[in-house]
Amino acid sequence: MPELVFFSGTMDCGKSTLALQIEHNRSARGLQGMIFTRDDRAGEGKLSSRLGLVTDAVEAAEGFDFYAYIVDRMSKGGRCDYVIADEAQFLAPGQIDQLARVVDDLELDVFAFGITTDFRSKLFPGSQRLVELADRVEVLQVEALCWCGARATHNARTVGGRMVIEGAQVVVGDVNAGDEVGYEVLCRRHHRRLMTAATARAAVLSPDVLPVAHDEA
Ligand SMILES: Nc1ncnc2c1ncn2[C@@H]1O[C@H](COP(=O)(O)OP(=O)(O)O)[C@@H](O)[C@H]1O
Ligand SMILES: Cc1cn([C@H]2C[C@H](O)[C@@H](COP(=O)(O)O)O2)c(=O)[nH]c1=O
Repeated sequence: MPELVFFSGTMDCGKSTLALQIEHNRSARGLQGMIFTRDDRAGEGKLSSRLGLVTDAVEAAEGFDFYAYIVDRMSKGGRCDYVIADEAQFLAPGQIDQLARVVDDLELDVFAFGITTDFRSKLFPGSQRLVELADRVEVLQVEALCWCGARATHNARTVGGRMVIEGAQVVVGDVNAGDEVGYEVLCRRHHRRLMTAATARAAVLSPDVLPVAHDEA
């Protein structure tokens, strides 16, 4: 039975790498997929992994209709054996419904990849719809780690190096990039305490917590 599968995890846990591996393994066996993405860091119409691999993809912008696009391509003789959709958190709920229809009516496997929650730990609407509709939700096995060594389960946004909890839901960016707006993955405890690696380092270096011997004079 064809399936709608949602591969989810934090940022930087290997979702795009897995998407590229699935694409590689299937195309190596003569299958032909359609690859979609939205707002990848590498630019429009690209699906990229931090391991350096990148492939062309169809940019599924706002208003893009997956079902109509795939039906149109197939009716013109195009082949489609499976569908990959990366950065699926950015898709509108209606677009996720279209992907479910691709599974049910066109009988194609659809593999969607995305982060579940934003920097405020709130569900992205596209991810919420995927959780509601997917046949399976797969949490990636390669765990991203918080600076404390615990499993990272949350995405933090930093602006000018400081963790923020207000702002637009969508701001394309990266971890460890040194940009004005950046991201860092954290465990829940440290996300709740707004404690990034930099904040933790600063706390350790603070004279308030260092066991410094003060002059008695
Ligand atoms: N220099 C590196 N050497 C080995 N693995 C790396 C390197 N850089 C990134 N990775 C791996 O790639 C993962 C990120 O892959 P990517 O597919 O870009 O993540 P996602 O799409 O989930 O944000 C990291 O968690 C790490 O496992
Ligand atoms: C947490 C969070 C992330 N984003 C953006 C930042 C990146 O461009 C993508 C995630 O890509 P990845 O391949 O999973 O690293 O999402 C955002 O717009 N808003 C957020 O709250």
